[in-house]
Amino acid sequence: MIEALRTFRPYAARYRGMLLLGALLAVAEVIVRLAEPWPLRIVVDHVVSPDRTPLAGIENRSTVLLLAVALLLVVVGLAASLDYWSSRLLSTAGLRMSADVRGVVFSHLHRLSLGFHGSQRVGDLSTRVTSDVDRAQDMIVQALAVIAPNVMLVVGMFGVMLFMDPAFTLVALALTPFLVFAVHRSTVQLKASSRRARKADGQVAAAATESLGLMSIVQLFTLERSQRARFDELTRTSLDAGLESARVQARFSPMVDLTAALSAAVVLWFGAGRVIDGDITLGALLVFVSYLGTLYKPLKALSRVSTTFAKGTAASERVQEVLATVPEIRDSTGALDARRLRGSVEFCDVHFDYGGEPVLRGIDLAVAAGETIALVGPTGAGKSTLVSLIPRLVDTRRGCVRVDALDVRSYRVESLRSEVAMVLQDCVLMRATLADNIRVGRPCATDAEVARAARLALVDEFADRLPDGLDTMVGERGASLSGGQRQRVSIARAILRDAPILILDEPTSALDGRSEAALVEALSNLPADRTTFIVAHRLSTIRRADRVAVLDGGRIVQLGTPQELAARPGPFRDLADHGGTVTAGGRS
Ligand SMILES: Nc1ncnc2c1ncn2[C@@H]1O[C@H](COP(=O)(O)OP(=O)(O)OP(=O)(O)O)[C@@H](O)[C@H]1O
Repeated sequence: MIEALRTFRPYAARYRGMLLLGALLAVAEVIVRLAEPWPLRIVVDHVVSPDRTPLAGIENRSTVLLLAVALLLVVVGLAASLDYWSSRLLSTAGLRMSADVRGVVFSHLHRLSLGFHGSQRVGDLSTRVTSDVDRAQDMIVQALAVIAPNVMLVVGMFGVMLFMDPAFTLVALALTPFLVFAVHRSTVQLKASSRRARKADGQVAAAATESLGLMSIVQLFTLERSQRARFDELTRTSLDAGLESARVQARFSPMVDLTAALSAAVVLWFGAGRVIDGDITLGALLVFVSYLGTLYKPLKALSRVSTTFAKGTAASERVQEVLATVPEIRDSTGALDARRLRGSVEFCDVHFDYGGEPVLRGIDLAVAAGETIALVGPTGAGKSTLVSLIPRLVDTRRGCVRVDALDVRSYRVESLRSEVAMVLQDCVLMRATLADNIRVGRPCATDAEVARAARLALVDEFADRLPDGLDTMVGERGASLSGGQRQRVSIARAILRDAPILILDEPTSALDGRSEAALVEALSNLPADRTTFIVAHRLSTIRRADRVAVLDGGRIVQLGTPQELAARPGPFRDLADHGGTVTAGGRS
């Protein structure tokens, strides 16, 4: 738990004042609560007892009784309001801190590379940002608002009891070490089962996210039963871990009650004898018994929240795991601002792999600013990987990529990416209006600029037929649009970005022949000074390129103008001959 709290320590600094005041009020409450049994002692020893003595010289019983009742009301009222304010301040600080942590984890996930995200499951990561942070937050709130004051109360009462009668206190609390040991053992078991439960919960969330995202495949291939069976299996693991926690937790309360009852029996046994012997007054015994009862209350509260703690610790370990992952792609010290680049790009002996077989094996290619270069080659040749090195979606393993003669790693990542417009193979849209989806390209663009980009990318061709035009809402991940329509929105985005480097990764693969021709025409209307990389299979898309690089097996196997390559035998010539798709000598 301490380790978990340490994770949140840096975020506590902002709320130091609130935490300090909350803790001070909690201490004040403890001090006031220590006085709670004393009115009873006054009533017993100075009002009702046959051998009563005057209280501070006051003989009149009614006055003493009135004073005792007034004292009780003041003590209880004061303790209640101190309790209210300390709980409120400490809970507010805990909740705000966890909201901050959630934001930090969310941003941190955005900084981690595509390689990291490729190796993780979306559902599991979203569980870490949502319910894991919630569980950790529950733990912090409980630690601050419940545990800290209760621990202070225990220490305070123990101190007063020792002061009143040290030997009697030790007898009364003789069983406490056994209780602490039993609670500790159960907490260790709880922590282990909570860890398993959190892991299983992450897997359940991941399975649900994946399955819901693949609805068309599930229904088309009638995978409903197998998906349900897999889901049930994961749910069972989570259920088993949850049941084990419940079993351990159910032991807590009876354990505390039993220890408390045994201790009370011991106190009554010895206490009654001491009152009869005249060693202590009846009032003092009552204060003792009352303290003892109250002393076990915080221990009970502690055992009750140990489930929250076990779950919170397991959850905060998962949050910490994310925060401890160092972003692979980050700004180097003294990184430059990539502003107003001209757009020349150079690949120097570039090697890359995703952790297995090499994907790029020594690429050398210099592309001048303003040049349009087409990348063609068979599936899996490494074309998309090569272009994703430019905006540093991935980094080279060996060799370097230079933009405007400087290594891409010497620019600030964000500024470098703002100089690159990229149409990805997989056109992902957000749940927002068409216009807002286009505006992603340049958030500060005016409506007129968005409309112009939509016109150039032929978005208006279909948007005009929609009830709200560009203000029509798009379903999650663009589900309400066709593949070709999504591709056009994605191209409009890139046009709006107006960056010196434009990367089009199979921008027209989902378009029909007529739309493709119109789009290629539209793209050629863009200012000619931008450097354009176009990954394509269709000859019609690459005909306008200044040069073509043919990739195969992670190497450039042909390089030249479309005319030069068409004049030589090889994969490019095959395409020209067949008038189809450039593949490894294939055709469409
Ligand atoms: N995120 C990834 N993790 C692991 N391997 C990957 C990843 N992305 C691509 N690969 C592998 O890298 C190789 C090159 O992929 P890449 O997408 O660059 O090829 P491509 O030439 O663009 O193919 P296509 O024409 O089919 O789009 C492939 O063998 C692919 O399996």
